[in-house]
Amino acid sequence: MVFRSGFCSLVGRPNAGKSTLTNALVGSKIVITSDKPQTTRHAVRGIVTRDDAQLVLVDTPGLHRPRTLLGERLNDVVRSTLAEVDVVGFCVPANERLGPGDRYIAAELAALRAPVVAVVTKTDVASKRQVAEQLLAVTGLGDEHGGFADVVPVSAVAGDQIDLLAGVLAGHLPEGPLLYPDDVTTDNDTESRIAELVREAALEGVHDELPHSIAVTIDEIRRRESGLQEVFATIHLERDSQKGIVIGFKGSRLKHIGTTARRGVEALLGEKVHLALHVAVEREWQRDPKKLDRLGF
Ligand SMILES: Nc1nc2c(ncn2[C@@H]2O[C@H](COP(=O)(O)OP(=O)(O)OP(=O)(O)O)[C@@H](O)[C@H]2O)c(=O)[nH]1
Repeated sequence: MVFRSGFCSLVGRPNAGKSTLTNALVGSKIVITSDKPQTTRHAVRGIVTRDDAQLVLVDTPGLHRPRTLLGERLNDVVRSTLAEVDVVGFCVPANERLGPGDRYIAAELAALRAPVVAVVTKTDVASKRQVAEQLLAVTGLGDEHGGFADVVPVSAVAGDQIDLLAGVLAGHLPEGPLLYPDDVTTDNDTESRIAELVREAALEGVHDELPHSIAVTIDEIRRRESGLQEVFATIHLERDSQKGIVIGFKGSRLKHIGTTARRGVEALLGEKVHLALHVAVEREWQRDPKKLDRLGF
């Protein structure tokens, strides 16, 4: 039997379902998802190990036309990531018509050496007819750009065709050995996973521009003499007005964020954790190269 291994990147416009699909493929929660666009800031790797292949997934932020400096950096990250992967999964939701965003991405992908597998996502929220029409539309879009290697409909939420997709993606990898031990599902470091859990909790139920303005840094992780694990994190915002939203009446929302995030961190570390959150306003951090550097972008 031939064993294959290599890297795969899932791309698609914001909200296309990339993070959820990554989680479904990997089978454990490693990437934050949210119903707000552009919540994925870091390229997080998930690792799918099968009998016949090992697929290392690089989850990328939404590929979109740059608006702010942050947007430009995201696209740089996306482009340099894409140049290195062996196969690309281009995600398009089954329940939304193809738009300019999809066309823009399809045109970008045509320049890559890697084969592109089109993935029609969220089939559980589309009718059979909608799915069939989307498969045709996506195939047509591919034909305008030299053709997609495969077109696969999936539902990450219902778990439909996820295994099949993993097999299709793996089939496009070169022959090669295991790149990571077979019991590893992610090589993302603990610190950034904790930061993501805090950010995810802070984003919960927020209905405005806030998601684009939140970054989380981990200031310190230390063990008290009593043995209790302590984590100190800062939530960075862009404007004073956002502070009220995050902190809430008499600190109630911040407390809720802390409780939610702590549960996730405890599950991640497998022990009780004391999580201390601090909120800081960094004016216009998205547009300031120095601040972007400091926040790790
Ligand atoms: N019903 C259904 N919803 C889905 C499915 N996959 C994703 N979603 C939802 O679609 C929304 C966006 O999913 P994400 O996985 O965060 O999308 P993304 O492409 O990573 O988004 P960005 O990080 O903004 O680029 C979330 O509310 C998901 O719960 C699916 O298979 N079925």
